[in-house]
Amino acid sequence: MSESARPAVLGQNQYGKAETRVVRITRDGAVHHLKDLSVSVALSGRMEEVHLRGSNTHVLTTDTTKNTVFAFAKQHGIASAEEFGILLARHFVSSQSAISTARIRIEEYAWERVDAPGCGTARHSFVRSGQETRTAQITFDGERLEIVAGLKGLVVLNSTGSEFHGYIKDRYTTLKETTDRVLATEVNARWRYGRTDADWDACYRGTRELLLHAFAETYSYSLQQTLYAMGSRVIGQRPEVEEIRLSLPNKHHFLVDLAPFGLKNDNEVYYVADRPYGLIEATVLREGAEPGIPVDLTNL
Ligand SMILES: O=c1[nH]c(=O)c2[nH]c(=O)[nH]c2[nH]1
Repeated sequence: MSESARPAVLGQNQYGKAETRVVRITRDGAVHHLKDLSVSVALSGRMEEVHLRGSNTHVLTTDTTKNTVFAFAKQHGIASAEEFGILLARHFVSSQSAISTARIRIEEYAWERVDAPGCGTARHSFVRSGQETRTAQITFDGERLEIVAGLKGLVVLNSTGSEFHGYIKDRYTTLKETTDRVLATEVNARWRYGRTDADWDACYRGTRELLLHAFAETYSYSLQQTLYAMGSRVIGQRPEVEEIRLSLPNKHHFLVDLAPFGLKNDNEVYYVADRPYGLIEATVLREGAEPGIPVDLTNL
């Protein structure tokens, strides 16, 4: 049989509504609480019929998956992104025999209260807080529940305590060695939990804090070393975390040459290049744990 005569077969497939933005307000008298999520549902299972023969018999529509997100927000509330994702994932797999796996990806945007003096007891004004986005991915295949939490867009900077030298110099190397540089990055992290119930908000806050503390406390000889210090701090201090993957763009701060103006630049004036940027990525695991977080975090 020639190559072109070998028939096509259907490979991995999934479908669902992406980026359903749901805001859930809970009213506790005059004090209101707000949760703001973007929920993406991806379902897979016996979907040969729809792809190969155009039969929609096994298709729970993407429109229905979107409606389910809204209905569950009303009926169950949103205790945490993880809790909400677990409910949805279990629902899709247990209610439809054709669906064997549900993957729910959630981004959460944080809001905090505006405590204006003139507002009295009516506590219903909020301001978007936190530059970073909290993320959660819940996957249920009918047996195993996998919970991967994370954050993205957490920008941090050390204005000293960072050196970079001793690297390979070949004929193309122009980078100058330094014993005092600015180290800045945007923390993008995913961590996989080894259990399926926990105080997810406390786990998130604790992990975020450890990442920040390790970044601040590590005297750095490279962003790679800082990354490992951050990841191993989490593995060392959060027993519920089995594995963490970090993707850290090096937000290069270059000293501006002020000599043409007759000025000395004593590590004071920098220009920040947004691209190209070094991209340092690694997984830190608990010894013996099987790696489960995909290498490429871009769309996670
Ligand atoms: O911390 C760093 N790691 C590198 O691998 C690298 N490469 C580079 O040009 N600058 C830096 N900084």
